[in-house]
Amino acid sequence: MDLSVTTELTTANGTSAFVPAPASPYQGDIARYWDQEARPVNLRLGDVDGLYHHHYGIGDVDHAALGDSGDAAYDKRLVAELHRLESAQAEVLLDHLGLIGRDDLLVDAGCGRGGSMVMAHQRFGCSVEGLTLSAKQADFGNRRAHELGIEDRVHSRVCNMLDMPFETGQAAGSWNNESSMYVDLHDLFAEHSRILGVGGRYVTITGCWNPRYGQPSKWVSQINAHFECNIHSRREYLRAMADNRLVPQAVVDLTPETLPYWELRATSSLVTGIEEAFINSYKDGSFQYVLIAADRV
Ligand SMILES: C[S@@+](CC[C@H](N)C(=O)[O-])C[C@H]1O[C@@H](n2cnc3c(N)ncnc32)[C@H](O)[C@@H]1O
Ligand SMILES: CC(C)=CCC/C(C)=C/COP(=O)(O)OP(=O)(O)O
Ligand SMILES: [Mg+2]
Repeated sequence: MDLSVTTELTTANGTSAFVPAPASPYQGDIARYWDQEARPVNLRLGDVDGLYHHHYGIGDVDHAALGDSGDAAYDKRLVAELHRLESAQAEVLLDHLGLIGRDDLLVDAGCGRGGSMVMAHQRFGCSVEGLTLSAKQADFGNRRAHELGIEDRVHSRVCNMLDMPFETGQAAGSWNNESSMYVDLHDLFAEHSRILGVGGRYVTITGCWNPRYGQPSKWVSQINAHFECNIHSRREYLRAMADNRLVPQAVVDLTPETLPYWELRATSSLVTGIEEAFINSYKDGSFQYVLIAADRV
């Protein structure tokens, strides 16, 4: 396979665009996976307010807002509640970026459909550049930015996050929101460390297997197979950061805060079949939902 060429693609508005060929056969598989993804649990939640996420939720369920499961509008309220918890997750990630000015650049590595990027721009007024392997996702994110009139400040592109198109030290902050399980962590953190200015902030929210459990549990293996990803251990994150001038300022175990989201989701009509693996692995201690915020030193 020739890995150096570009591939021609027809975009949503009918124009032709060239996207880089995948850096590896695996990345080609992941690009295809996200190009084909259209799960109602993601699209219906995004339709609530136009912020489309591909990550999970945190926080307590608002039972007063959810109300009684008996009435006709319950399904709509349930969708809105799951979406609120997913947006709350992104707010917590943004809380850990520190002080970001209007002239700063933020980088969303593995940006999905771009919901977190819009939230970051709305909060800080800064520019946000997103990278995804999926041309469909980049196109979707750019269309949303255009609809919101922020296309000059919020931009997605098809690009490998291990080889980012930014100058050394150009970014004030960067993050991976549930996207680091698709890459080698040493390669990933070396690249974040390169694009971040000294004093810049890196944040990740991720699922990782717990070294205290021993090895990845059957539930973790099931999640890997479901998403074609390779979940790393908590120890690997901390070691790869330390090796790449990223010094943790906060390590937060969000596992107790994500369980209510999963337990609510498991009762909904939008289940995808992976709920049991998340709930069981969080409960048996083999898997953790973790935020790590690190300073580039
Ligand atoms: C689970 S989604 C998370 C999307 C987004 N961060 C969010 O919170 O909604 C994983 C994303 O990682 C991206 N991804 C995986 N490997 C990548 C790579 N090597 N370079 C760039 N993006 C990658 C996928 O294209 C996808 O957009
Ligand atoms: C925490 C871990 C291990 C995450 C794996 C990466 C992933 C696929 C996240 C959610 O995407 P999604 O929002 O498209 O998934 P779903 O359709 O299940 O909501
Ligand atoms: Mg989802």
